[in-house]
Amino acid sequence: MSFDVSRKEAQQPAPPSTGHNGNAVAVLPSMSTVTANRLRLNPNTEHKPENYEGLQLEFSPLLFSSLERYLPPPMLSLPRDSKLHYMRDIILRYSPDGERIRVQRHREYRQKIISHYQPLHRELYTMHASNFFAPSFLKAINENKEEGFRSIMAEPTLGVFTFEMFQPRFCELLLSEVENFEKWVHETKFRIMRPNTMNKFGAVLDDFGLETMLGKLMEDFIRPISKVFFSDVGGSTLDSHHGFVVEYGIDRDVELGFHVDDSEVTLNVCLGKQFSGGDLFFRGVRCDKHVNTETQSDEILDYSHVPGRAVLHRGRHRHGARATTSGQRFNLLLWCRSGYLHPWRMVQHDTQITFGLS
Ligand SMILES: O=C(O)CCC(=O)C(=O)O
Ligand SMILES: [Fe+2]
Repeated sequence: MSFDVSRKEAQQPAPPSTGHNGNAVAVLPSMSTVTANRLRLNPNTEHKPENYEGLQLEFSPLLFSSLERYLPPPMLSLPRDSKLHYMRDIILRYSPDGERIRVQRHREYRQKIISHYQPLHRELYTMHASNFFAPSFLKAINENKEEGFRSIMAEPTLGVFTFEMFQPRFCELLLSEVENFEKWVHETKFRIMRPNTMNKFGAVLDDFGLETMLGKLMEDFIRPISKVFFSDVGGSTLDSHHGFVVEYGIDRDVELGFHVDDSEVTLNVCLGKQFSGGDLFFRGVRCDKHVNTETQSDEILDYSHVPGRAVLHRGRHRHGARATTSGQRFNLLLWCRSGYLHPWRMVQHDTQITFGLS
């Protein structure tokens, strides 16, 4: 069997010179060569960085926390402002102007949506765990033990976990919110950006106000599980996300080619509605170099989506979705990322989901 695995990426405008995840490695050598006297080559993993949240910064606060570990040792004890100044200087020096402009534009784009779009179900915009989640899931999270996680999960192939996650009512509300958002987009002719490079339909939930709730979902519910099952790929340090809904059907996207995600860990939950087809298929994990190699028989999994049920897997686990042959299928996707593992990607992270305003 031959493969052609794509990398599924968050949609972005014409490639910036730093690209994003795929090119992150290319960025690093020039950074470390040119700035050899200004940053350490390897991070000081014992150092506990400052919190840069809540400051007016052009770049993610997490980038500063990650980068702090690369500061020359004498700098670590300086006041936060001094370190911030120093790091900002480095980032600005090496981040092309276009990149910063894109970050700024994306911020404006989101702001524009959030200030005009009227949410339909406000209760979705803050985390209400007992209203959102299945009791079995909540119990396992509260206990926070591997046995508890295992007791609610199936692992039909190594590294792919499935479990009941959302209450039916939550799925209905989220679907209705997405439909309301799309109605607004249609009526106002607002040009939205689709979730990524492989979908023509769907919506980025983070762009219309759900970013905080989804951040909490990742931190308090997905990270504890990922810490146990995906620590090899940064599961315990997940600190940013890209949250979106995909839509499949005859008049929507029909299928999704074989690909890997731009995430460390991916949460994929079916929200409904009624549909046939649309199976998710998995074909094992590979590194970048071997992404197109043969599948072993024990790596083959075909999974049928069930509304409310989650699938959790490494972003690098090769997968795709078969044609949805009738009805409509909506799935919530949360691509969870670890800036700690990829500090330089954080410069680009915002830009992955940036596009020019119409
Ligand atoms: O449609 C699906 O269930 C797969 C979605 C997916 O893999 C993705 O959006 O990255
Ligand atoms: Fe995917």
